[in-house]
Amino acid sequence: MKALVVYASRTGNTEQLAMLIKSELEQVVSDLDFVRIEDFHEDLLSAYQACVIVTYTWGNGDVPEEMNSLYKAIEQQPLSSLVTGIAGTGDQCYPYFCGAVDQFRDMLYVHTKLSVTLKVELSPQQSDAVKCRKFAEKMIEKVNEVTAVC
Ligand SMILES: Cc1cc2nc3c(=O)[nH]c(=O)nc-3n(C[C@H](O)[C@H](O)[C@H](O)COP(=O)(O)O)c2cc1C
Repeated sequence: MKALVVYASRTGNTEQLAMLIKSELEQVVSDLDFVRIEDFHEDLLSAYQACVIVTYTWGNGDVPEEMNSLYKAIEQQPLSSLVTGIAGTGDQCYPYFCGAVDQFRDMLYVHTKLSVTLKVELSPQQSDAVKCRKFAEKMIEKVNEVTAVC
């Protein structure tokens, strides 16, 4: 299986979360790409069976600007068999906690095989490592489910 973890991060919290998810996934996935959004081109999406998006939230519950082209590409490309997961960090002080995760979740549910969602408060803690393991397990379960049907 070829899988992708693509993330956006300004101050490092989301990068830490993305690295935790990556370290769980790479125990079972041999072909895993780990890419910052600035280094990713959306035309490559169709090469993957599974894609994890990890994002912070900006503005008033908004998707960060650098994630917009990925968001639009998934909406427009035929990716209905791509298994996806969406994770992110945010701050509960804001009215729309992890609003970018919610926006991606709704879109991924319609356009892909959405498997799992995770929201983390600011920088990941010890307890979040367990959640990341479960996140990775859910991704693999969904890939197996989709592969079995095909
Ligand atoms: C200007 C600004 C707006 C933000 N808006 C939100 C928001 O609407 N919802 C939320 O949950 N977090 C919001 N945050 C918090 C960030 O998403 C949070 O600090 C995140 O962990 C940053 O990730 P990073 O360290 O990977 O850049 C905002 C932060 C800033 C500075």
